[in-house]
Amino acid sequence: MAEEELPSGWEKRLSRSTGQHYYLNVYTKESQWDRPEKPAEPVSSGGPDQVQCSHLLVKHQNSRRPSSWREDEITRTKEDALDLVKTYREQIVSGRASFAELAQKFSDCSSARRGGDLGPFGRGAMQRPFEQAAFALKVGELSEPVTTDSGVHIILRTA
Ligand SMILES: O=C(CCc1ccccc1)N[C@H](Cc1nc2ccccc2[nH]1)C(=O)O
Repeated sequence: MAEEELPSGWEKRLSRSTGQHYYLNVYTKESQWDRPEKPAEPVSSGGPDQVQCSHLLVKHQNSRRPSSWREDEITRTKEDALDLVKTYREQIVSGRASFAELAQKFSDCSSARRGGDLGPFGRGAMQRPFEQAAFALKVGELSEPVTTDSGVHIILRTA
């Protein structure tokens, strides 16, 4: 009797150790003893390899490096840094100011001179909270305030 066809995305294999047949999901490479009843789904790619973002960073007294091109010694508190970032975000969202203009004037990162542009980067390049926020953004989207050891950021994904 012709054996019923396997659902797509599966292969039937023979286990050398037990002599039993098992089934291999060709996408996830997972295997199972039971005969699959549904097609295996191609795993959706985990998002882009790289993103391009601009950011506006406001440092504070507990920042990893409490100094920048703007101020030799940054003494504001983390709370004040967060308040500042929120006012900048509001000015951008309301259209009263552009992201690049405020980043150029107020960001405590050397990228300020390029309107906050960091260029394209992949995973593993930036501090994890920054990376997580950046890779969660759609192109053109502006993050909520993000805290890293450097200070408080807002992130605009540009590509
Ligand atoms: O690390 C840098 C340079 C970042 C950069 C990357 C690519 C192009 C231009 C600048 N500047 C730090 C401030 C800082 N901390 C960050 C953490 C995450 C992303 C950007 C950051 N910028 C500092 O100045 O203390």
